[in-house]
Amino acid sequence: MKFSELDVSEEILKATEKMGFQEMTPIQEQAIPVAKTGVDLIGQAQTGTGKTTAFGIPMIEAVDSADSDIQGVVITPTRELAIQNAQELNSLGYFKRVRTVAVYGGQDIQKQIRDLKRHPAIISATPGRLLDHIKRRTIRLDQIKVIVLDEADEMLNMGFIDDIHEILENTPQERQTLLFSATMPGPIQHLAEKFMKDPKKVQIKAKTLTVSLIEQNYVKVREQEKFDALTRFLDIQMPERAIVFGRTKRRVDELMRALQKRGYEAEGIHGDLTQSKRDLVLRRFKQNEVKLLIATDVAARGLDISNVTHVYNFDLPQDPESYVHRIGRTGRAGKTGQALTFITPGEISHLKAIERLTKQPMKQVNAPSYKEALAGQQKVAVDALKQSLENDNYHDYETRAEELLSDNSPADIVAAALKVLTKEPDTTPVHLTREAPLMVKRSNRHQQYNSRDGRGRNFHSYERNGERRQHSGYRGRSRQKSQNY
Ligand SMILES: Nc1ncnc2c1ncn2[C@@H]1O[C@H](COP(=O)(O)OP(=O)(O)OP(=O)(O)O)[C@@H](O)[C@H]1O
Ligand SMILES: [Mg+2]
Repeated sequence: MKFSELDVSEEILKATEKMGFQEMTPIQEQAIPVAKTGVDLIGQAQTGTGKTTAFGIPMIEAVDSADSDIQGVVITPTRELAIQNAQELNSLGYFKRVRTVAVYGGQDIQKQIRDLKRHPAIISATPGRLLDHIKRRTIRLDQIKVIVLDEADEMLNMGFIDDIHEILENTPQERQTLLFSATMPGPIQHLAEKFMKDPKKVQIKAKTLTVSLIEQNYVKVREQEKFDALTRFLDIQMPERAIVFGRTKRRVDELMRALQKRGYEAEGIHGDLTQSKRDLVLRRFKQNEVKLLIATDVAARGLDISNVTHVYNFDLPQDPESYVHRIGRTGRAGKTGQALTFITPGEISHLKAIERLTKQPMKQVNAPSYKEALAGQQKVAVDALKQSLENDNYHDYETRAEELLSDNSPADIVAAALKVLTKEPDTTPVHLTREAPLMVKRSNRHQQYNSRDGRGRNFHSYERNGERRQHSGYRGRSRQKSQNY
């Protein structure tokens, strides 16, 4: 079904056309008409299938750009996602002149206050900073018509729920509430229904929770062999653009340094970096200036970066849902992708838990040997040589070649040239602090494994650095946890 078959304004149709969209995705086709009637809605569809536009269109249609109040708010767990959602909403609202401003921690609050004085109709925010603005009275939510919780299950996890409740208390009772995510564990959905009015559910049924275009493999490795295995996979698979997920901030820093030491272009992103550094790293990754992004779960949800070809789970995620979101950074909008997960001997049961949730068995692969990695890199050199022959651009070198040929056999010369060209698998020693395997602690509420402290479902607290401390109901716990991300 095309967007033009929807009952929406001309301006929205012009916007979708400008964005290059023709056919709607299933979640758009099914959720937009329902949300347009003004009812509360829980939308669930696989990663990378256009949920942003599915809530963006009804939200933009619901607001009046002539009205100077804030009428719509989208809440997300991370700053990068708040920025990205604002961009997409601004594209969709372009012809209707519906403006969205991003409001998130780590950015100069005075700048945000100046932006807010220009009366945006919609705010795309992280919870902590939004609450700051509410307290400073620089944002009022009393005229809100629509509120969206993007990555709803994450927003309702323990680490965020207090903030969400506080935000909701500042919005009118008669607001429309929309929840979207690729995952929606039963207990969380149950919790959500308490602050929604008779929500309709739009769930795009698929055989598996994960996108079938993503090839999912795992490799069994001992902790101390992980890093060599990773670099060998990189040498063989040669990803155009890849994200490597590590469990903690320290892990991400160490991995980045270790990869750089072995000659890979890698940049890290996590919650302890300044926002300007986070912005810079993401920009360099998007612009293809660096091929490897090393990340904590701060990059697991929602980020839409085109052509991420590979996702490596160097460490297992804390819960199976995070796995779904992490690997969903590849295989978006109909593209294919590859995911590889490293499992240490003590972690096999987690693999099973993930497979139960995704309903998709993973295929076991072996870590490449040094020889295989070398063969992979040699192939790169051979291909480069062949390309040069094809380009016919080596004639300035012929005199040197003749000189070499007078003393050596052609095969010897080519072999030597290939050796020089090949980036041989590097075995430079690196330091990685040992990570303990994930502990199993099954909750009987749902089939997941829990965080190491066994206090219940894991709550990611990666967004909260510096911005949540003033107003948290989970001070002790989440702050303690946030030190890991
Ligand atoms: N109808 C469409 N036709 C073509 N491309 C689309 C369409 N709708 C959205 N897209 C593109 O698909 C990509 C993924 O969309 P989006 O980020 O909204 O996915 P998502 O479902 O929110 O994923 P996630 O669960 O990871 O957050 C984006 O680049 C978006 O521009
Ligand atoms: Mg999304």
